[in-house]
Amino acid sequence: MNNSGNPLFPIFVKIDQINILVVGGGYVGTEKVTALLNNDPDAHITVVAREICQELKSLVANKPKIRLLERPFMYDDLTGRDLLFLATDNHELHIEIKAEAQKRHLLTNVADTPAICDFYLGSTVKKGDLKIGISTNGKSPTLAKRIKEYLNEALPDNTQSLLDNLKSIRDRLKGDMEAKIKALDAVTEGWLKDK
Ligand SMILES: C[C@@]1(CC(=O)O)C2=NC(=C\c3[nH]c(c(CCC(=O)O)c3CC(=O)O)Cc3[nH]c(c(CC(=O)O)c3CCC(=O)O)/C=C3\N/C(=C\2)[C@@H](CCC(=O)O)[C@]3(C)CC(=O)O)/[C@H]1CCC(=O)O
Ligand SMILES: NC(=O)c1ccc[n+]([C@@H]2O[C@H](COP(=O)([O-])OP(=O)(O)OC[C@H]3O[C@@H](n4cnc5c(N)ncnc54)[C@H](O)[C@@H]3O)[C@@H](O)[C@H]2O)c1
Repeated sequence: MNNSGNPLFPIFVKIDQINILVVGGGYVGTEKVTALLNNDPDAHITVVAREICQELKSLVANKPKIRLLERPFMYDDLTGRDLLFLATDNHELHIEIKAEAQKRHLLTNVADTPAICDFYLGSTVKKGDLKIGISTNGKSPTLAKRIKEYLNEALPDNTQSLLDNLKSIRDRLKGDMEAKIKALDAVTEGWLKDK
């Protein structure tokens, strides 16, 4: 196996089941909340910021699972959180909060400092239930965006109906795992070739 290159481990997180804190409610805070809500409108998010911009307020209006706290950050805000985004304009504050978050084993993304992030956001391609996460290991978000555009164009529009059909075939298939894999491999063999 080739172990060189990008060592980041991709996972797909159920963000309606965890408790997310975003510190900072300006441009970057809004971008992070937008990325979360684009994936799951039911995401459970608290934003704490000295000042919350109008765009973020409008974005989360009528969303009961989003709480906006317009006041300075307090260390107690970290209590009970599963995931943390730091998006203030205060680098020193980020360093201090990150140190405390680490003590609490709270995974953290720090907007202005990739080196101290525990995780990065990826570019995402979504066709119904299919989701592809793209990472360039922080080297070029712009290339990640271009690859997203390319895959969006390249993936057939019938991707969701294929997934629905495969799910019903999968539910009906009897036999051992090996036989199931063989049958499903056969059904999908020509998929992208037919596009
Ligand atoms: C996926 C996406 C999600 C999102 O952020 O929402 C994302 N950046 C996106 C876009 C984008 N970001 C930036 C530009 C301007 C052009 C450029 O710099 O290339 C563009 C392009 C554009 O907007 O066209 C600026 C930027 N970004 C980072 C730095 C800091 C640095 O590198 O030091 C700076 C400089 C800030 C400055 O100079 O002030 C760092 C990170 N950005 C990441 C993710 C993580 C690595 C992902 C990876 O491995 O590829 C990482 C490491 C941390 C993180 O934030 O998680 C989204 C993908 C596009 C899409 O899906 O459309
Ligand atoms: N704007 C960009 O395009 C961009 C891109 C990548 C990274 N960054 C970096 O991300 C960071 C945030 O940028 P931005 O454009 O979102 O800034 P911004 O000024 O729009 O927002 C900063 C937010 O932090 C809040 N804040 C500041 N101190 C606070 C405190 N003690 N407690 C709670 N909230 C506090 C402010 O009230 C505001 O909501 C900066 O470090 C910037 O360098 C910016």
